[in-house]
Order: sequence, then structure tokens, then C-alpha cells
Amino acid sequence: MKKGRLIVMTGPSGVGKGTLVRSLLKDHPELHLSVSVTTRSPREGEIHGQEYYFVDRVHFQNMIEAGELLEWAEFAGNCYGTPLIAVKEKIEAGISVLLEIELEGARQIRSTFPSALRIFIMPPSIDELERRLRGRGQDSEDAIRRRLMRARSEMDAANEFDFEVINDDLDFALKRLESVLYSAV
Ligand SMILES: Nc1ncnc2c1ncn2[C@@H]1O[C@H](COP(=O)(O)OP(=O)(O)OP(=O)(O)O)[C@@H](O)[C@H]1O
Ligand SMILES: Nc1nc2c(ncn2[C@@H]2O[C@H](COP(=O)(O)O)[C@@H](O)[C@H]2O)c(=O)[nH]1
Repeated sequence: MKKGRLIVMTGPSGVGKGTLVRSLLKDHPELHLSVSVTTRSPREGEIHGQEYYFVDRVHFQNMIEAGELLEWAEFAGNCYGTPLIAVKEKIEAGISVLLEIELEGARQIRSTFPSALRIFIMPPSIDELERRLRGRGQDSEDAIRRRLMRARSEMDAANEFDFEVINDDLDFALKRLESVLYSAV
């Protein structure tokens, strides 16, 4: 059986990765979105097992030591990681898996899973990125500051990726993302 593809989507926090992925999944139920583990506290409305598996630092550390994470990174004061087993099972079953992760994790995937398709989502500008982070209204001032501080260096890394998609107009970005995925997957 043909294996599924691993697709990695990266880009600064607030660029719209989650928004794009949610739209993509509506039209493409054949894709599977990996649910990450995080030590971050749930935002209002987030459900354990749906947006993330919310765990404490000891649990997260145990997962690292047991080799249960495909990749992991510390981001803006919290740890995030991709559970390995679920990704492996889907790919073996011929299902393509989407990871929506930050830059350090995406870099790890490049060495551990070189066949992955890696896409960088770019904001139209840093000012618009800030507007989106603030407009989302779900992060503290400190969290927004940390995320913006990291955004510039993340954007400098866009050329490490197979494709770059600018998320200016949402529909346009979605079409470009679909064309990248379905010409390459
Ligand atoms: N093309 C767009 N134009 C205007 N607003 C957008 C666009 N795409 C996303 N947004 C808005 O930007 C905000 C951040 O989007 P989203 O939460 O999807 O970002 P993200 O990259 O997944 O963030 P994080 O990495 O922190 O999870 C949301 O309020 C979303 O509605
Ligand atoms: N390296 C990883 N990064 C991840 C993972 N899951 C999510 N993320 C990224 O973390 C930041 C912050 O997310 P938020 O939900 O707190 O806004 C964002 O860039 C996510 O894409 C993961 O498993 N590994």
C-alpha cells in the first residue's frame, strides 16, 4: 500500500496556520491533523484531545525520555510536541498527516523525516501579524510580546522550506496551499 505523506506547516504565531488548516480539512477530509501535546494552559473553549493534549511538564519530559515525540520544542515559555505513534500509524495506513508546528520542530523533521513536505506560511507584514495576534484576543500581553519577538527570526527562515505561502487574502492563500499540496502529494 502507498504510504501517506507527512506535511509540515510552519510560520509565526498568529499568521493563520490554524485558520488555513481548519478550512483545508473541511474540503479535504482525507487529510489527518496531528494533535500535539503541550504544557500550555488551555485557552477558553479548547478541549483536551481536540486542539491539544494538555499535560504538565513532568508528563512532557517523560514523553521525551520514552521517545514518544516525533519532534518537540519550547515556544514562548511552553513546550509543544508531536506524538510519534499516531503519525506513524496514519502514514503506514496511507493517510497523509498535517503537522502545524513552529520552526524548531520543523527543523527537526527535516533531519528525522526528510521526505516530509515542508511549507512556510508568511504574513503580509509584521504589523498585520501583530494585528492578528491582538485581534485573536486569546493571549496575554506578555505572550503576544514573546511571539512577536520570535516572529522576525522565524520569517528569516522561510527559505529553508519547500514552499512559501503568503497568507494575505485567506481564500487566495487557501487556493495556493491546495495547489502546493495536490501537485506535490
Ligand atoms: N488571511 C487572513 N486575514 C485576516 N485575518 C486572518 C487571516 N488568517 C487568519 N486570520 C486571523 O488571524 C488570527 C490568528 O490566526 P490563527 O489562530 O489561525 O493563527 P496561527 O498561525 O494558527 O497561530 P498559532 O501559531 O499561535 O496557533 C485569527 O484571529 C484569524 O481569524
Ligand atoms: N514544535 C512544535 N510546535 C507546535 C506544536 N504544536 C503547536 N506548535 C506551535 O506552537 C506555537 C504556539 O501555539 P499556540 O497554540 O500556543 O498558539 C504555534 O506556532 C504552533 O504552531 C508541536 O507539536 N510541535
